Order: sequence, then structure tokens, then C-alpha cells
Amino acid sequence: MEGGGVDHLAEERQKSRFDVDEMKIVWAGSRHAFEVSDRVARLVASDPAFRKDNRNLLSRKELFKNTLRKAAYAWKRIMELRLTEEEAAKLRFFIDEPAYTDLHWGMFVPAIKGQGTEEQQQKWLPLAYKMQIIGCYAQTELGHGSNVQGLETTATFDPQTDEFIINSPTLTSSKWWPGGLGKVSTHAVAYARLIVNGQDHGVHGFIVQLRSLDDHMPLPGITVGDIGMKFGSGAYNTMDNGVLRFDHVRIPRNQMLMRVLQVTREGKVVQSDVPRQLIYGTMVYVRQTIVSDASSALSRAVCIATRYSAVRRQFGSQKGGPETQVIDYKTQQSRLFPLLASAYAFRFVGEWLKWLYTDVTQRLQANDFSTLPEAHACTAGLKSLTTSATADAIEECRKLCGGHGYLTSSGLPELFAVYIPACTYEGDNTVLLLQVARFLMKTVSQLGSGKQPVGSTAYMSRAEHLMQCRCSAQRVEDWLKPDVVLEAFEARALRMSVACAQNLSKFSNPEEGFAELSADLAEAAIAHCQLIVVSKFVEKLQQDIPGQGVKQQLQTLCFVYSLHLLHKHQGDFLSTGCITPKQASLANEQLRSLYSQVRPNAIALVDAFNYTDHYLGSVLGRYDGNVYPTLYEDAWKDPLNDSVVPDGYHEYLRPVLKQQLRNARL
Ligand SMILES: CCCCCCCCCCCCCC(=O)SCCNC(=O)CCNC(=O)[C@H](O)C(C)(C)COP(=O)(O)OP(=O)(O)OC[C@H]1O[C@@H](n2cnc3c(N)ncnc32)[C@H](O)[C@@H]1OP(=O)(O)O
Ligand SMILES: Cc1cc2nc3c(=O)[nH]c(=O)nc-3n(C[C@H](O)[C@H](O)[C@H](O)COP(=O)(O)OP(=O)(O)OC[C@H]3O[C@@H](n4cnc5c(N)ncnc54)[C@H](O)[C@@H]3O)c2cc1C
Repeated sequence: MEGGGVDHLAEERQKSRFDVDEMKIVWAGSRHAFEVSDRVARLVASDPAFRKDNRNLLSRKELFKNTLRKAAYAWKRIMELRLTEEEAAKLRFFIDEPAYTDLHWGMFVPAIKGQGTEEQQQKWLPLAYKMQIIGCYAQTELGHGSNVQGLETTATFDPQTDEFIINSPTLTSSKWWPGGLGKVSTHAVAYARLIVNGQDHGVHGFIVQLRSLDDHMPLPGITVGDIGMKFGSGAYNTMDNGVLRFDHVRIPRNQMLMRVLQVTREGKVVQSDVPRQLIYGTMVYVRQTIVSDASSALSRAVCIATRYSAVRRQFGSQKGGPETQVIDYKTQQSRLFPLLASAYAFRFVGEWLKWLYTDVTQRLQANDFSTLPEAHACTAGLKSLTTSATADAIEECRKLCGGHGYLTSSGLPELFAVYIPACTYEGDNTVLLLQVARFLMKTVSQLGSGKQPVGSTAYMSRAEHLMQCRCSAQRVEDWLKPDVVLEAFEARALRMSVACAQNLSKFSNPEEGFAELSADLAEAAIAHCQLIVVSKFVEKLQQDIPGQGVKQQLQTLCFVYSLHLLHKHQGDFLSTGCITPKQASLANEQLRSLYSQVRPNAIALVDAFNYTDHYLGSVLGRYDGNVYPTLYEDAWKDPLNDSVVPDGYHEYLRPVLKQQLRNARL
């Protein structure tokens, strides 16, 4: 995407055999999405106010103030340029700095939209849209995060004053972690146990004002602050994750979000026809966005590692000629290309999940709640699968870049530090897999009852066939047949689920059985989620995809993704009898040959992500491949090089050296 100087990767770009511009549109999702993304990315890259190469050198206070400045400036530009919601979201994305705005727009607003009544939405959303109030999502407490029903904060209805009294009864009930809470938010959607007439009605959301809109001081009864430094020096420390305690804070009754459950003036608790699970709806929404974000983070790491692997040469010089580009080593390809394929796979499954979420939202508005369990299972499972894979992949990309990958200027350490909490926030990945497993066990238990499995479990309706079918692959080429690959994944997923269900049935207490078998259940959930990703990639290929060679590249990547999973999880496929050892070896042979097909197109396939050098933030991943001079120049910019002799020489080095010298003379 960059113009200018000598392109050290030009030869690589000429090798590619497909239309990169068309692939950029496929990656973006549509021509319109590409144009918005391209325009906004350039806008951010060209504005010095959005500089980010100095983040690691700032103290926490400077870092945080810098983030406040950027967020305020971004808001000013959004207003001045009259950006649409889509453009504003892209602007925040390309600024590439975790900030309170992520939680305001990403959780506070969606929580009010999803759980507030029409009246509540009309009151609060305009204030939030204009940023006259700034909000966060205060659910997790010091003592409980995963177990939402274990939260201890209370909201007790006082019929005399028509108010709720919000209270933190114990230390462990302190809210702990919410982003944007520590120093910024004026309001929170706080989750608390609803107590009416002494009866506990479970956890619900309440809009609570935390700070004065005049001087930003905490309101009476509110204790609030930041929870301290997190992993890495810059990274997620731009965010003010916070602690919050309530000491009998009173809020009007109409600040309880009442779409699911209402409390009347008289203190009557009325359940609407909306299911209780909708209280968890914001998490479904955010998990869906996290899947798309995974493809962004992964593609970014892969872009850096791929470009650098083409620049870097080690060994293999023939007659004084150039050494081998490390990207030409089969081991490098077998570690890198599955990650490249995963980036595309996660992009497409993210697109599908967005569609699923939109569909569920429309149904919910029409009071059709039938697809909510499916949406929960898919968002939870895919969030877990894609974030775990992406976190591992970023670290793998660092290793693929050798020693230079460990330099901050490679961009990879910061990307890793910012990204890894995605495996924990919005639901710990193992806890989420167990939610998928519950859904699978329920579906398996209903097989044969006449209730047809639908959506992502529709394959289970062919249980009779899938339980006994044998894979038909006999030659290497057979592993390029989508039906053969899909059936192997379906059979493996179903057989693992059925095996768990059979083992569960041996326990007289199902919950005890579930706990005992939870490791196997989590593996069955992974198999099911991998099947979803593979099947959505295959479905994508059934669409009309214009552009010379574009579809063929995607086909290659689809098989790289599927066959590398098959290779990695051979144990599952073999032990469930879905494939034979001979077929596993044929699949591996096919995979090796696919790597050779990816090789000439690798640089163009990462160019298709259309990332600016500003967004990539990596010397190793520069578009022009001009790595060494930039690394060399950058080293001299480090503050440690401000003076030739370091501070501390006279106090701490000279005396040691002198002492050694004296000892030597003795
Ligand atoms: C542009 C946007 C940018 C966005 C930027 C964002 C930046 C990100 C920055 C970082 C931001 C980080 C921000 C943060 O981190 S915010 C905090 C996030 N916290 C969590 O994710 C907590 C995880 N825990 C849970 O979700 C629950 O407690 C679980 C689910 C584990 C248990 O639950 P529970 O104790 O109740 O027990 P149950 O298992 O009997 O379940 C009962 C029933 O409910 C159904 N069920 C469960 N869950 C859902 C659901 N979600 N939708 C629909 N249904 C659901 C379930 O299937 C079952 O149904 P059925 O079997 O009875 O029919
Ligand atoms: C950077 C960051 C930002 C965050 N932002 C917010 C925010 O804005 N708002 C908010 O409310 N929260 C936020 N959180 C909190 C986050 O949602 C929780 O940390 C997360 O849900 C995990 O919960 P936990 O910390 O209680 O983990 P725990 O549940 O204590 O997990 C510890 C271990 O126990 C295991 N475990 C737990 N339960 C089970 C089980 N039933 N079966 C098997 N294993 C289990 C887990 O797999 C894990 O290995 C944030 C967290 C982070 C790190």
C-alpha cells in the first residue's frame, strides 16, 4: 500500500499469479468496505497526531495522557469530517491503541441497546452517541469473572423512595477489570443482584453515574481507580482497567435496564416474554466482533513474518551467489503458510458470524428467540478457537522472524502483549468451550427424538451415515475434494461428541459426569468449531469470486487450512476411525505440495490485507522490504544511545572496572 523508494520485494510481487486488487476486495468484504478502509487507513497514517512509534518509551502516566489526547483528537476529526459510524469505527481501528472508547462504543452502547427498553434507549443513547456521557461495562468483580451468577454486588429496591441501592458488600464484590472505568467513565452499566422484598432475582444491569459531569470527581459513595500495570510496557496499559466500590449508592428505579425484567413502582417483579439469557446479549455481540478482530491481528503478524521471511537469507549460497531466502525452507513454509491460511479462514468465518448475529438480532426484535442458543454456542466457540489460535500464531510469527522478531521495532512483542488477553476477556476460552460442549451434548441427546438439528449442527442429522462412513481418499489428489475433507471433519466432530455423550451416560449425576469429562468435552467442542471454520471457507468458495486467479488462491488456502488441521489433530481423526494412517500420510503429502503453490503468491497474499506501514508498525514488515538500513538507523534513536558513555558509568561501572584493574596489578 506504500509508495516511494526502492521496492526490495518487487521481484516477489511479480511472481504472483492472481489479481491482488480483487483479492483486497474479497478480504475487505466488499468494494465499499475496501474503499472506506483504504481511505481511513491513509488518513490515519498521514496524520502525525496518530504517531505510535514512541509508545514504548512513555511512562504509564504519559502513555495514558497520550491516549486521551489521541481519542479526543480522533473525536474532533470524526465531527469535522462528519464521518459515518462505519468510518468512525475504522478510524478507531487504524489508530491502533486500546482506549476507553472501545468499551464506550463496543459494550456500553450495545448493552443499553440490547437490554434497555425503548424509553431507556431514547433517554441514554443520544447522550452516549454525542459523548456527553462516557460509559463502561462493569460486570467482573475481584472474586468472580467467569461465574456471572456468582457476582456479589447488590441492587436493593427501596419502595419508599422508588430507588435502587447499589452496594458492594464484600471486598471480593469490588468491580475489577472493566476497561475505561479506572480514570475516564462518567457512567457504567453495572451488573448487580436484584433484590426486591428480600428476594434475590439474579444478576441484572443498572446504569450508574460514577463521576460528576462538572469536575469528574467520583460521586458520593463511589470509590474508583485504576487496577495497575498489565503485561508488557506499552501495550494494553493505554487502557484504564478499573476497580469500583459502591457504598449504598442510590439510583432512580428507571435506571435498571428493564427489557428482560421489570420492577414496578409498587415493587412488583414482572418477567417480560424476552428470555433471561438476553442479559448476556452484549457478550454475544462482542464475542462476534472479537472473531473478526482475530483475523485482523493474525493477518498483521503473518504479513510481518511473510515479508521478512522473503527478505531474510541464511545458508545455501551457491558459487558466491545469494543465500537462500528463509521463506524457501519447507519448515518455514509449514509453520507460516497455515497461519496465512488461518487469517483468511477466520476472516470468512467472521463474516458469516456477523451475518448470523444480524439475523438473530432481527429475530429477537420480532420476538423469535429460537436461534439464540445457536448464536451463543457459535460466538462462544469461535471466539475461543480464533483467539487461542491467533495468540499462538503471533508468538510463532515472532519466532519465524528469528532474533529480530524479539525487537520492539518488529511490532510483534507489542501485538502479542495487546492481543493475548483476548483469550481471557469476554469469557475465558476454556469456559466458553464448555458452553459449546453443553450445547453439543444437548443436541446429541435429542438425536432420534424427531427434533432435527439445524444451523451449525445440521451435519448431526446425518448421524447414522457419519458414525460408520469410511473416508474415500485413495490418492493424494482426493484430498483436494471439498466433500472428502468436509466429511472427514464432520465424522470426527460427531464421533467425538457422541463418545462424550456415551461416557456421560455412565454417570448417575450428569453434572458430576460433565465435570469429570470436561477435558474431553472441550476437545469435542474444538473439533466442532474447526468444522464450522472449514465449512464456512468451503461455502465462501461456492460464491462468485471475480478476479484472475483469486478463487484458485483461496481454494489453495482453504485446503492448506483444512489439511494442516487434519495433520495437527491426526490423533483425533485416526482414533475415531475417520481416516486411516495411509490416508493421513496422503493428506500430508498433499499439504506439502500446496505449500509450493502458496510460495510464489505469499507476498501478494499478504499485500491483499492492504495494511499501511503505520498500521503494521513493524520495521521487519515494511512494504518495501527495506529492513536492514531501517533497523540500523532505528537502533541509534534509542534513548540509551543519546550519550556514548551511559548515565551511571561514573557511579557503577568505573569503580568496578578500576577494582578489576587494581586486582589484576596486585
Ligand atoms: C466495534 C466493536 C469493538 C468492540 C471492542 C471490544 C473491545 C474488547 C475489549 C475487551 C472487552 C472485555 C470485556 C469483558 O471481558 S466483559 C466480561 C465478560 N465476561 C464473561 O464473558 C463471563 C463469562 N461467563 C459467562 O458468560 C457465563 O457465566 C457462563 C455462560 C459461563 C455461565 O452462565 P450461567 O452461570 O448462567 O450458567 P449456564 O451455563 O447454566 O447457562 C444458563 C443458560 O444460559 C445460556 N447462556 C449462557 N450464556 C449465554 C449467552 N451469552 N447468550 C445466550 N445464552 C447464554 C446457556 O446456554 C444456558 O442455556 P440453557 O442450556 O439453560 O438453555
Ligand atoms: C484485559 C482485560 C480486559 C477486561 N475488560 C473487562 C471489562 O471491560 N468488563 C468486565 O466486566 N470484565 C472485563 N474483564 C474481565 C474478564 O471478562 C474476565 O477476566 C474473564 O471473563 C475471565 O474470568 P476470571 O478472571 O474470573 O477467570 P477465572 O474463571 O478465575 O479463570 C481462572 C482459570 O479457571 C478456569 N475455570 C474457571 N471456571 C471453570 C470451569 N467452570 N470449568 C473449568 N475451568 C474453569 C479457567 O479456564 C482459567 O484457567 C477484562 C479482563 C481482561 C484481562
